[in-house]
Amino acid sequence: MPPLNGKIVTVVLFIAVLLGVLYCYISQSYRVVLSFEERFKASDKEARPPQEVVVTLSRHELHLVSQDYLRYKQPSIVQGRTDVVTVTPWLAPVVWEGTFNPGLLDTIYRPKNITVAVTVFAVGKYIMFLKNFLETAEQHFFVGFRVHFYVFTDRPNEVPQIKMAAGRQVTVMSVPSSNRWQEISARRMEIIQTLIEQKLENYCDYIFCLDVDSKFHGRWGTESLGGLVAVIHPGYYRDERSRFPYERRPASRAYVAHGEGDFYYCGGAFGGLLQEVHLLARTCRENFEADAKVGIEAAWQEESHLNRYMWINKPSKVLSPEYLWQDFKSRNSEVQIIRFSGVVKNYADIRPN
Ligand SMILES: CC(=O)N[C@H]1[C@@H](OP(=O)(O)OP(=O)(O)OC[C@H]2O[C@@H](n3ccc(=O)[nH]c3=O)[C@H](O)[C@@H]2O)O[C@H](CO)[C@H](O)[C@@H]1O
Ligand SMILES: [Mn+2]
Repeated sequence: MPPLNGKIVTVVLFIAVLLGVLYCYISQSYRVVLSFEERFKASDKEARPPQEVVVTLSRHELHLVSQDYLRYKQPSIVQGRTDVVTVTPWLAPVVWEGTFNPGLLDTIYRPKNITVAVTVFAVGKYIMFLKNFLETAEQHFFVGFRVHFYVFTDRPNEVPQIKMAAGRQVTVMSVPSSNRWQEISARRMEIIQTLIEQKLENYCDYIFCLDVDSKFHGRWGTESLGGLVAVIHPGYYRDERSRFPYERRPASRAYVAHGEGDFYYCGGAFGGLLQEVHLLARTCRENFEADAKVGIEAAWQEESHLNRYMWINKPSKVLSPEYLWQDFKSRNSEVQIIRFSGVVKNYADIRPN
């Protein structure tokens, strides 16, 4: 019966073609998934060229990978925030709420197994801020990632016991007190430099150096990671740069001339890759000490030196003032979320001078 045979042959051929197409489609999507995953998994550090590796995944793994990496809201290059600038003239991102996908970023960084170090100084009466700082960090700072807080204090017995999530810990380090707050603040650079050299190399990937007189109110996570990360000061970002409180004496190594400078950055929050922050801390410390030898203390101590450094060595990521607001300031409309903010404090009560 030739007509039936013909039908069978057609059906068989059709199924074969269908299976072939299906096979090509599936192997192609495995390839796409893996080249994407490998790009981020392969290295702890930044900018490693993508590698394509073809491996067979179980259905469960494929499900996880495609769920985590590939299912998210469609990005757009024509729609997004228009009320703020989200990139610097040297093409560093400026991180504002609404410019990033937190879940996507977390899944990119999770396989890298990163550890983030935090330095926080609580010298003298500033110990009173530590409990709130640490408790709110547990709620908002790199939740789900390994974080090691290094607390520097002259009052180790007064460090509060805070329950930390798995993979997170506090180490208390003793530092001498001083009768000048300016010195306590500025000396942080030297201590950060030494900490990186002696304890963090080959252990941590990133570090953030934060003021203790502050609290977390919202997410501060993987979106903030970068080579050299600076935070824009909430007090000056709408001002002309001639009004920034840079060090204006040419004799100082922190000098920034009128008509120069990019932004005014905070001394109370900065970070990045270990090596980058090490170089920053070492340079600021050396410049601070060179100034001291000729009897100069910059207008805002290490903050002035940091601003000079960031002007010469442009940060690769800039965090908007969402990342260091001040509680006494009312929120400006472009600030949709306050993530970290300085608490209101009575300087006369808490500073040694
Ligand atoms: C929000 C922000 O950008 N703050 C910066 C700003 O003033 P601030 O008024 O925020 O300075 P501050 O009094 O908070 O001192 C900075 C930090 O030094 C530590 N500390 C200070 C005094 C003391 O007795 N004990 C103690 O532990 C503590 O961690 C504190 O958070 O300008 C300072 C310049 O010197 C620093 O650059 C601060 O980081
Ligand atoms: Mn402060």
